[in-house]
Amino acid sequence: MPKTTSNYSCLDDKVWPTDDRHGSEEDSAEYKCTYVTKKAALGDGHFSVVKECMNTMTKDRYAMKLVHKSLVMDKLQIIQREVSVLKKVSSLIRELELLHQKASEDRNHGVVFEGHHHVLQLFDFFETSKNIVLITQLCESEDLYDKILNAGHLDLETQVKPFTACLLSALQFLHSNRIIHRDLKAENVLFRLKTKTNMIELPRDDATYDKSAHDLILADFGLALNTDAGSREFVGTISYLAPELVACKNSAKSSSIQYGRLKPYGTAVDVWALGVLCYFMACGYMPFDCETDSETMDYITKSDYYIDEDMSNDEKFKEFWSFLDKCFEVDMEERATADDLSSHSFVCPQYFPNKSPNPADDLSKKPKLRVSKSSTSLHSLEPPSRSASTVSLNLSESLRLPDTRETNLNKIRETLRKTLSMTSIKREPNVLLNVQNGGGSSNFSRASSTFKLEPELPNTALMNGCLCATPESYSNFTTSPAMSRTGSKNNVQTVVGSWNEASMSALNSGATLAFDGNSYDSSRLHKASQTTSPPVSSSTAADTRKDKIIFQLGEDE
Ligand SMILES: Nc1ncnc2c1ncn2[C@@H]1O[C@H](COP(=O)(O)OP(=O)(O)OP(=O)(O)O)[C@@H](O)[C@H]1O
Repeated sequence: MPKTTSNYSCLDDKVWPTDDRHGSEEDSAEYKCTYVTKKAALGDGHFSVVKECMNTMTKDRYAMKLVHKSLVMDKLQIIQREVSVLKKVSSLIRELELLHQKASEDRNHGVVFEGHHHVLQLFDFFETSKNIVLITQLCESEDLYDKILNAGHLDLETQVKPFTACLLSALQFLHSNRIIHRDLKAENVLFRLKTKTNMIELPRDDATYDKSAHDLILADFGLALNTDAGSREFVGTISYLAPELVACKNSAKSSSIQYGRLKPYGTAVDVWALGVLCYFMACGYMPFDCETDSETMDYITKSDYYIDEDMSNDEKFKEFWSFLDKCFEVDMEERATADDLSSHSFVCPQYFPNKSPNPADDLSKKPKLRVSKSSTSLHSLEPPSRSASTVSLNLSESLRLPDTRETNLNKIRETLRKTLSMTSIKREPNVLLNVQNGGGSSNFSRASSTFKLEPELPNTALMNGCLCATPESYSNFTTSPAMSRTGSKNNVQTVVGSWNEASMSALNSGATLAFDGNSYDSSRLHKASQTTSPPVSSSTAADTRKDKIIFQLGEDE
């Protein structure tokens, strides 16, 4: 096996390897790295940038999420969780595919959206001195947020229903495996890019629904939690928060007695968020958004959402309102589960043919127009501003254009106002998973899905949790092979284990940290951003964001 001398390199498009499916270990050696990325970013979030990449050995295309360690600083726990949840999910997906493979012949195929097909899959991960790197399925640049905004709102029958059904199915899958997503929102719903490896024949050319539903992928597991015990952390995105999450607003500051009195929340928060998203798809604006966050949270607590009079009288929407009524139940214990909702007539039996509509769902009940008269501001009927992830898609462009920079920064600040700071996370014991890889390649295809899962990468083409010192480089291929070591197969613990309390506090104090012998000087980046940064708003989240902008400017230059 040839030795790769670096983990990844960034290439100009003109030298991008052709996707001819004739990759080999020699190609990998030629590029002297396991992955090559395109220069341009597909998108970016608070702590990360996502780029298209290609495995040099298999020539398969993926998304590479580069989480910058200097930006996560004391929040490494978030990335640890994301990696461990994604690793668990990917392993479960493989297991399910194998099980279904056996049962597939006897199945009666209607339009079924298999939940696990709609959850972002992790293929590989590794670490460099600067980044934690995740290799996942590649998705299109237009996400659900763009889809809604470009169209004004989505069509109830052909889009809202099938997209909701896909998401319900994904939630059923996650919740049955004790995973709470906690950040379900339009920006985190992506659409799989069709590649040679994942596409099969479309099952129904006469489909009466938007077939892109088959490509829908729930992404961004940055806030996901794998737990039975629930949580009291105040995290998420304001417009999508459930009342029980709003109740945790001051949890990080509360005394241990107050903290203990707070009811831990669970998977029901995702069902509430699904209701918000379903409403946003159908209306093009948000149900609870007001001028101020405190008013928005007040309306959420009362489940007081804006209802358009015409829509409330329209017969076509009666199942929609009834479905929302179930999602927007204030009491989390009374709220319908994803499983219950899959037998609601809004989506059943059309998208859940194995279930019967629940006769207890009251469709005759008209939604009450419940907007409180006492409110000082009206419900906002504007579409919400995009959360940080893609406001900054053109960030490096805007930084080169001084006149648009302030506008972009303001957009980002506005978004961050709506996107909660994650600083309220209380440290909880690490959730360490020792997940077995699912194993076995799956070239099985289901008549009910337009996709088969991409095959697993062969072990020789994986970084598999390696720790490599090489930062992103522009094809200089100079890194010594001695700088990387081979990771073990079940290596979530290897990565997690290197981020202990001591390393986190060392990072906080700006000390130089050794990651398995490779030193990482957190103070260097931090100081650089301090010296170049003009005064900014007092928000912690905005500061973090700004640090990122400045750092990217430095990198681009
Ligand atoms: N698999 C993918 N394929 C294509 N684009 C992607 C993929 N994953 C993420 N992106 C793009 O990158 C952006 C940021 O990704 P992601 O939301 O995972 O990052 P994040 O740092 O967790 O963001 P957040 O600000 O929500 O915390 C997304 O909004 C999307 O535009």
